[in-house]
Amino acid sequence: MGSHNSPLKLPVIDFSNPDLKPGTPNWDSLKAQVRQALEEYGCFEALFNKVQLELRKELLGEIEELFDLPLQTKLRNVSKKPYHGYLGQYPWLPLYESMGIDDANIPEKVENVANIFWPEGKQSFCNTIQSFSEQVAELDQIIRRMVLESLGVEKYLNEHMESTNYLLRVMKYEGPLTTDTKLGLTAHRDKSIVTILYQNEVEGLEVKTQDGEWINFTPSPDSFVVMIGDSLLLNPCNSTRSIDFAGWTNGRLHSPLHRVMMTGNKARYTAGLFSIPKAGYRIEAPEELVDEEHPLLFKPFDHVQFLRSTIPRPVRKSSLL
Ligand SMILES: O=C(O)CCC(=O)C(=O)O
Ligand SMILES: [Fe+2]
Repeated sequence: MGSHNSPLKLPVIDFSNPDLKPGTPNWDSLKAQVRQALEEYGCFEALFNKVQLELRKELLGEIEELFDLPLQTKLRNVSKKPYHGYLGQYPWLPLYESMGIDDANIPEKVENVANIFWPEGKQSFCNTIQSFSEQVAELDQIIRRMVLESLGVEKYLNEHMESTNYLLRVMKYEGPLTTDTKLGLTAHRDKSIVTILYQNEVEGLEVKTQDGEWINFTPSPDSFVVMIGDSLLLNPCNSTRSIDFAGWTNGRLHSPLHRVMMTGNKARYTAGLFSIPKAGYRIEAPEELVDEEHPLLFKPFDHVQFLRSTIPRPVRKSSLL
């Protein structure tokens, strides 16, 4: 792309209009912006003030308290699904720790997880996690609806929505206590359908453009980051790239490589709501999206099996998954 006078920035899309409804001019204008941003960057900054600032602040407070628990307690966050339980204590990723809450939009599921950490219960954690997840899930559904409409395959909308559930992953990256930049999270593509991130004020997220340049994301209390999932890792379908939303759209959308780089003293806290295909659901591009110009790129695949196949050997050996 050559030289830039101003630093690269993610596109910003404003979903704050309380009357946003399918079929309205505002909806159609946002739909065009979403499609363009996802084709070009696979990612954008979303403003969505339906999730009140107070709730966003409470969420960050609850996450901080969760990570302050003793390691032995945090290790009780286990899951049969890879990448859904406690992750951390990796020698090659010393700043990173994360935990997962499956079905975080469903009150009973959140309570079950809270009871693992606090056997006496913790209502503020349950209420905050569940309300935040439920409200951010609305944004996930708006975006997925806009994508399907813009591809002309909205007839699959119900099947598409019903075939997924939500995982809330919370992340902590310690400040490295240096002015050098240290790796917080290795560059990767997400394996979700859509990922929506919310974070505290500490910078660190970087998203790679298709031209190979890294965009440093500058967070604000109002910004969410939306990106779509794909993966370049080992793939049961034997193709060089796959999957999920980029897979489902048969390669029409781009899923971005991203990483976290840390500097300074402050810890970075993030919450990511991931919409993911239910276990056993086979992901297959709709026939409408396969034509001469877009031959079928991906064989149908099962998401959980795919996740298993992507676990790097050192992680598998560490028995944290
Ligand atoms: O912490 C972040 O902002 C990014 C986290 C991330 O990329 C992930 O969990 O997949
Ligand atoms: Fe990610």
